[in-house]
Amino acid sequence: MTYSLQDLGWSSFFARQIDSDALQPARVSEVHRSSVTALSTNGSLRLLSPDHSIGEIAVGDWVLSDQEHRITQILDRQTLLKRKAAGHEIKPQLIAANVDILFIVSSCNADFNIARLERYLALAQSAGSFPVVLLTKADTADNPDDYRHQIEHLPKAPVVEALNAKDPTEVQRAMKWVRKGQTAAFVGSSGVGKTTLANGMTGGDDATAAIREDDARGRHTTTARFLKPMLNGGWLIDTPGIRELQLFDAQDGLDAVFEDLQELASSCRFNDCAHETEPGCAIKAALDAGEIDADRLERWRKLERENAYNSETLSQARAREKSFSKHVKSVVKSSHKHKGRYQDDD
Ligand SMILES: Nc1nc2c(ncn2[C@@H]2O[C@H](COP(=O)(O)OP(=O)(O)OP(=O)(O)O)[C@@H](O)[C@H]2O)c(=O)[nH]1
Ligand SMILES: [Zn+2]
Repeated sequence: MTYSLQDLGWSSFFARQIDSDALQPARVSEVHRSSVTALSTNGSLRLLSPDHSIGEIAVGDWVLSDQEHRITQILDRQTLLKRKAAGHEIKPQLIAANVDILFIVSSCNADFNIARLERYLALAQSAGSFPVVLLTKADTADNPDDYRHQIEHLPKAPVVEALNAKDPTEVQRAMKWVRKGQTAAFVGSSGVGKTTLANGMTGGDDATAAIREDDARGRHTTTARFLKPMLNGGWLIDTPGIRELQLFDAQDGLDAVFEDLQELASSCRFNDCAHETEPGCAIKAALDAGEIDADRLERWRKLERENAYNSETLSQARAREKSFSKHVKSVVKSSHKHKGRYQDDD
């Protein structure tokens, strides 16, 4: 099976970035330790990356390569999902590039959690992907509309489809949000039905087999493991890291999802108002007047803290730890002092 550039999601956005026709565009389907697998109009290629570190390339990226199968350029991305890399250093790990639609999967049962949903909405917003919420297990819920309404009541509510992920006709309803050549990905907790949906949209593992791999050792059959063709001509990116992402460097996404609260906060008297005891706090005033939902306010503050914590630089982390240990020391010291004084007084 070979694909045209349009089949693979090529668009004028990428074409504009090329100034030589001599280099071949290819879409990265897997990132390995020292090479990538990419899909091109000549089938699947194994490409080496002498000039870029492999960490700079994500599944879904468009790259250009020369005759020797060396990557010469990573094209600017339309969207990018990233997370904090493991380890002490604060740096991004690229998860997936050029994801047009982010399916946020949640089920119509006790696992349904509006805070988690808002986190994923902020993530989609900061990545630049269009969010579509899929409420699975609608077939087992007494009233799936209860869940749908909770989402539809959010300010700037996203699109929602409630469905049975095991029913192919209902999966088609979700799949309609992905046009030919567009790319989707799933996020959501374990057990909500992502694998079931992915199988329904790609036709299982069979549809991903038999993509030619063309490299120095000849032609092989391989699978595009992480960039899978969907039955309707779309693509699905399904990497191990993508499913449960934390917020990282997503302030713009949070500002958009909580635009109502963000706007309110901008009229607090102090720029760095923590909305606790500060005078002139617009958030507190609105809360007291019953104009905003206390639960939603708490969810916003929690996600703000999560994002700040994950995005802080190493020096900020050190400063935080230092000031915390200083604080502990001063508390300990003053308690000693008090003790001493009381003892003296006794
Ligand atoms: N009745 C019903 N069962 C579903 C639905 N979606 C998923 N299931 C079942 O729920 C279980 C978990 O589904 P998976 O697709 O494996 O969930 P997942 O999100 O991929 O889970 P992880 O692989 O752990 O991330 C399976 O037994 C599915 O058959 C649905 O819409 N209706
Ligand atoms: Zn305030």
